[in-house]
Amino acid sequence: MASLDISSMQDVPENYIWYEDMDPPHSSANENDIIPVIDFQGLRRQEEEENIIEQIGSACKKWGFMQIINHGISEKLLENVSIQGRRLFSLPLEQKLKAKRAPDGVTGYGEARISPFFSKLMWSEGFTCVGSPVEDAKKLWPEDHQNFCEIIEEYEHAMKNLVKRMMSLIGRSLGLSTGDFMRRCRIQDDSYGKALQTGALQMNYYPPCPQPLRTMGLAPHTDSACLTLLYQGEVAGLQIQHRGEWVTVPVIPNALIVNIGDLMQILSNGRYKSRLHRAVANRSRSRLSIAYLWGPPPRDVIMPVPQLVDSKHPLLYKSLTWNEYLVAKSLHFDQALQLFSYNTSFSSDGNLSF
Ligand SMILES: C=C1C[C@]23C[C@H]1CC[C@H]2[C@@]12CCC[C@@](C)(C(=O)O1)[C@H]2[C@@H]3C(=O)O
Ligand SMILES: O=C(O)CCC(=O)C(=O)O
Ligand SMILES: [Fe+2]
Repeated sequence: MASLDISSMQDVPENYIWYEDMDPPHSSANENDIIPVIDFQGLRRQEEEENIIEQIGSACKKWGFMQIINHGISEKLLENVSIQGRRLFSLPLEQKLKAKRAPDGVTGYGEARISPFFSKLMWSEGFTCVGSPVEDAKKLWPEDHQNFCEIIEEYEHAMKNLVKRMMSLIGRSLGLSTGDFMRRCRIQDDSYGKALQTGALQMNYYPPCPQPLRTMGLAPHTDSACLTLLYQGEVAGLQIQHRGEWVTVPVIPNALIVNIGDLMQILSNGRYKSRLHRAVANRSRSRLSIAYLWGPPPRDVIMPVPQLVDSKHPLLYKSLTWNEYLVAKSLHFDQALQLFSYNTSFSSDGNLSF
């Protein structure tokens, strides 16, 4: 755990320098090759639904990423959750460390979980919630955590509903009926209330950085879950690896970025792939991003959807649970997906059983 307070640094220490030259490949997309923006307004009209599903399918295939607008999440809620996030990260470091994530834990405050796989430190801090954040919030604000908790829970609930809508559209883009696909992905119906929370809310904070082109906000990774909904606020910084280049995702006010995670790559039998992405810091502005990573109940067994396996598309992945996958990811990082793949000869070191 980096106990240095990067927010107050005037210079960048050596162990935060990732690039020596000032001109790393931060290129932008070709004008005709931009990350798809999909307007959900059209979903109100039946005759446009098929067209939108097609756009979603092609975005998932080509990019594994898209931005959605008019998605129904209010501007007010996006603003409120950002305010609470900024309120959290502006606490003094020693206060934030009271809610420090345990080495084997999921929730709480800390440096990026993927840090152990890199020799340099990242220019960011994070905070993770699963369901009610009350335990951690009490440590941060012993007297005053209610507001934070209410807004986080409202946001998680809204995200979960949007994930459901999104998953049903993604299923249809794969030619699958909604009900069947939802069962395969183990999306719970909410008839018994908010019940099971199987998503994680990750807030990432990138303080202004004197040398943004030499540092790394969040190192290249793919998301492990099925689907991620990301709000990047008003400051750009997310970059996607696309055709060998890093492409910056432009800021569109109130848009949400949707991306395919590793589990969706498995469920779709490789039709849709999780893509590498990273985040860079900004010289003059701090940046807050809020990701909701949705996956199935952690112990439920999932597998490639049988309708997507045929003679032209052989079965690519083994059955697994999200729990097993997260363990594999924490041990093997970018090799984890290969461990569950049939068509590679990557050999396990014996830490995992199949
Ligand atoms: C349920 C999850 C998924 C986690 C781990 C755990 C909670 C937080 C997620 C993230 C969020 C930030 C990027 C990432 C790469 C990270 O470092 O923590 C994610 C990771 C993963 O997608 O593997
Ligand atoms: O800050 C960003 O834009 C990226 C965050 C991210 O990739 C994540 O939380 O998984
Ligand atoms: Fe990510």
